[in-house]
Amino acid sequence: MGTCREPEPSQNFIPGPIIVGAGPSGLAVAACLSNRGVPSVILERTDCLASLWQKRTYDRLKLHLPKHFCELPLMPFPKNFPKYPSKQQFISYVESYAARFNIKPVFNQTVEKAEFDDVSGLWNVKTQDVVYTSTWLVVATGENAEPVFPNIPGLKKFTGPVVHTSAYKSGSVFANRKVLVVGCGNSGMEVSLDLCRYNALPHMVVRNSVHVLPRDFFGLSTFGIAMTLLKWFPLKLVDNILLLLANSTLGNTDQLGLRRPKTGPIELKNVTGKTPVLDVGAISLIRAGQITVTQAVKEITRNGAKFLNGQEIEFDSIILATGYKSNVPDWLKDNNFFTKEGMPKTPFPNGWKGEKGLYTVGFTRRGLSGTAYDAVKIAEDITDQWMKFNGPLSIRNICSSHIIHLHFNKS
Ligand SMILES: Cc1cc2nc3c(=O)[nH]c(=O)nc-3n(C[C@H](O)[C@H](O)[C@H](O)COP(=O)(O)OP(=O)(O)OC[C@H]3O[C@@H](n4cnc5c(N)ncnc54)[C@H](O)[C@@H]3O)c2cc1C
Ligand SMILES: NC(=O)C1=CN([C@@H]2O[C@H](COP(=O)(O)OP(=O)(O)OC[C@H]3O[C@@H](n4cnc5c(N)ncnc54)[C@H](OP(=O)(O)O)[C@@H]3O)[C@@H](O)[C@H]2O)C=CC1
Ligand SMILES: O=C(O)C(=O)Cc1c[nH]c2ccccc12
Repeated sequence: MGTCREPEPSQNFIPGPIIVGAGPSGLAVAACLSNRGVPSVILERTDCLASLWQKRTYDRLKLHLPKHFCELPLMPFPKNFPKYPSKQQFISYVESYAARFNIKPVFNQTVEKAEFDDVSGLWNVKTQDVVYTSTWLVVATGENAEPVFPNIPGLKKFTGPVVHTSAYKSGSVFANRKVLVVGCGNSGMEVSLDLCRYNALPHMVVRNSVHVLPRDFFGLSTFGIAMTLLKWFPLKLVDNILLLLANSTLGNTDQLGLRRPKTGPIELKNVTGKTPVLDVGAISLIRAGQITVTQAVKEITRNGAKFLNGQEIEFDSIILATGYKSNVPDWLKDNNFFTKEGMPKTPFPNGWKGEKGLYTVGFTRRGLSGTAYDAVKIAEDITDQWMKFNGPLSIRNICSSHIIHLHFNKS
């Protein structure tokens, strides 16, 4: 024990920060640091960049915010990309981003434990193979690190396939099948829509209230309209305008079994993180009877579901569109900074910095624009510290420039 202890054989000291996760957030921090001359190491559990996008999303997925709201720092989307890039286009953007800033994550490294050592003043970050050590730890594992599997009574008895949306690719294997889709967020709505396009028969469970907004309004994105209005008007007024706009294009969604929450859509997103659904076609299919909206499930049976209203329906398959959760509590030890749900306790815009060299990126509940904000802040903050050790005013550099100076005087 003590400060002079020899490092273990598998210990690896990293001069710059350790970043956990090679999604858009981890890459954005690495790029902003690299731009300021600070090296970093990214540890990624899978074998690719942006694994959420590459491995855990369906084929038909597109960004549902216009591209300029989803841009990572220092590099815009290509001009020839459409307003709402496809998943493949987004992945190719992320890959060129990593190439442009020469970011090469260490793949197949699952962080199992990260702990601050008060004696050395350093973070020890343990993967299945190595302990990495650094002054700085950047948590970039995302709000969607693990799928949520709900505890629905009887679910284990169901004899057909049960898949989470993170494993759903397309409706092609569900043609003519009756499918229970549990959940009505953006995933539940878009998977139900995709199922219809493959001639499946989706029944979507709506157990609570939900805000649905049109993705666009007369050629303008609803999200863009909201952001512009928020510059001038108070939140509640903006929410009311969005609801007027939604009613005028989608009609009364209450009649379709989609009750609206009392709190407005943007206020609800800010307070609870619940994203409003941005409709890309599901509402008209609900109205046409192609997607059936059902009440909450009471229990799942061997071959179907019983609902709270007493109705019983047979199903061939179940798709869980029940969302995601952070995994930070599983691996980050003894910290006060995150809630037990793995989200920073300090809300946006101040949730990016913890104590003792701990940082978090992409936990703002504001999608990729939140990521860009955090990444710039983190890189500025770490660069300031890095310069004190390694920059022009560091002891090392003052000494070395002094030597050069003497050398010049002699000659
Ligand atoms: C279906 C879907 C669509 C979305 N669409 C949009 C959109 O249009 N616009 C928008 O702004 N946002 C969107 N989002 C939000 C999404 O959070 C962001 O797009 C983005 O992926 C967040 O990036 P991230 O790097 O924070 O997290 P992620 O993309 O989840 O990346 C985190 C990385 O960390 C890795 N990791 C996790 N745990 C560990 C560990 N213990 N050790 C090592 N590595 C680990 C993961 O493998 C992953 O590669 C969408 C989300 C989903 C699920
Ligand atoms: N095109 C795009 O850009 C897309 C973006 N996304 C984004 O990905 C993120 C995750 O979205 P999503 O996967 O939809 O997850 P969400 O967390 O947004 O939604 C989860 C849904 O599952 C319901 N649910 C959870 N547990 C149960 C249960 N036990 N029984 C019944 N219903 C349940 C929730 O209902 P309740 O509200 O009652 O808890 C809610 O309707 C969001 O930020 C979303 O915007 C997703 C898809 C497409
Ligand atoms: O798609 C997501 O998950 C997002 O978080 C994007 C997003 C950020 N803020 C919003 C407000 C309304 C709709 C979507 C988003």
